[in-house]
Formats: sequence, C-alpha cells, structure tokens
Amino acid sequence: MILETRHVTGWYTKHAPVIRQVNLEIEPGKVYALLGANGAGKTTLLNVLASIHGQYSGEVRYCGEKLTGKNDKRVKRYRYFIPDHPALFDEMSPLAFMDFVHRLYGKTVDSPRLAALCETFGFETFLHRKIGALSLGNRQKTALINGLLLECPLLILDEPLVGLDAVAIERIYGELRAYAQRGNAVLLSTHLFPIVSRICDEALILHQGTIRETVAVHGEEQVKAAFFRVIGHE
Ligand SMILES: Nc1ncnc2c1ncn2[C@@H]1O[C@H](COP(=O)(O)OP(=O)(O)OP(=O)(O)O)[C@@H](O)[C@H]1O
Repeated sequence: MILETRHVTGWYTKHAPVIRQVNLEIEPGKVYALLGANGAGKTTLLNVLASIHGQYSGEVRYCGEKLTGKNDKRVKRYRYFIPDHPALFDEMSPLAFMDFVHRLYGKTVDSPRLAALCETFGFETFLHRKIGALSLGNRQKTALINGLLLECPLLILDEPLVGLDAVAIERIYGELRAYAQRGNAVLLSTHLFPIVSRICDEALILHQGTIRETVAVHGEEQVKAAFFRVIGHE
C-alpha cells in the first residue's frame, strides 16, 4: 500500500472539523479521483495527506510509515503534491525551478526524460524563460512536468487541468496513466467527469467532509450517477 489513512479528521478551528473519519487505501498501479462539491473538503484532505496541513487526528501512513503531522520531511520520499495554484518562483526559469525542487528531494533532473516531456507538452521554448512571465497554462505545465520527472510513488494533484489547453489535456491523460502503470499511484481532485472516466480506476466521493462512497470507474455516466446520488442531486 502506498498510502493508508485511518480515521483522519481535519480542522481549521478546533471542534469544527471539515473532514471526518477518512479511511483511504491507495494502491500502486492505480489512478484515483477525489470528487466532491465546492467546500466538500477535497483541498483540505489533500493538504493533510501531503503533510502541509497539520491540524488533524488519526493516522496517515506512507508505505507503512506514520507521518508525525505538518512538514514531516519523510514525505518527500513518498509524494509530490501540486496544488491548484502551485507556488513557483517568479524570478526563476522552469529549468532552475525543477533543478531546485529535485535537489530538495535528493534527486537530479533526468535530462533525456525532461527533453521528452518538453516535447510532449510543447514546452521546449519556455524552459529558460522567467516563470513570472509565463501564462497560467505554462505555469501549470512547469509544475506538472516537474512532478512527472520526480516520479515519487504518489503524485497528488489538486485540479490538475486548470489552465491547460486541449492538446495538453490529452497528453496529461496519457502521462498520468503511464505514471501509474510504472507502479506508482496518482490521486487527483477534480470537478470534471471526463478525466475520471478516461484515466481513473477508482473515484472517492467526498461529501461534507466524509468519504461516502468509493466506486470502481466503468464510465462517465456511471460515475456521474454515483456522484449525484451521493450528494443528493439529480
Ligand atoms: N484556511 C481556511 N480557514 C478556515 N476554513 C477553511 C480554510 N480553507 C478551507 N476552509 C473551509 O473548509 C471547508 C472545506 O474547504 P476545501 O477548500 O477543503 O473544499 P474543496 O472541496 O476543496 O472545495 P472547492 O471544490 O471549492 O475547491 C470549507 O467549508 C472551507 O470554507
């Protein structure tokens, strides 16, 4: 098991939890979708799993190792997290940023793989520009390419398609599927059913802070129906 949680309850204000009793099992080889209405608690849960939000009770374990809370340095062995608005350094180039993050993770950039990913995402010409001058989509590509290159056992993505063009969306579908097939796992939050039906094996439906249902994905309509049934809408 790459990631396992037991009874995770998280809050911003004590006595007012926004996620409750979350039990998850993330296995290698699979892509998972985290679905939920606005305010369901998706970002909070992903932040807890990534060891960015420390106000929680219960257990978060990566490969059997229990996290101690916020900023547990050991998580770098296990996960890379791309938030919905990734914090990048505007003065750096994407290449310098990737190099910097790889060093934090005790790794070096795999140049041939970087070249291949740049070609996949049409990113070659942006690699040496200033991040601060990049478009929204190209900033997102910087974070995504970096995450794919780091190849941590778990890649966590909060709404990964924001800002991407149609070509990049098709390409990221392929890259994320391949990422899991290499023995890793992907956990992504989304509001978009096409990504779920195209690349996800399981959908975790979060409603009012609780995982109400975990469904094996067999198609867009099936996931949509499960989602609306859980959240109580047609
Ligand atoms: N920094 C914060 N301080 C206090 N409350 C917060 C904070 N961030 C989120 N919340 C609250 O926690 C709850 C869950 O929010 P969260 O952002 O995790 O939901 P979400 O499912 O990611 O929503 P969305 O789909 O809109 O991005 C909401 O009620 C929100 O108002």
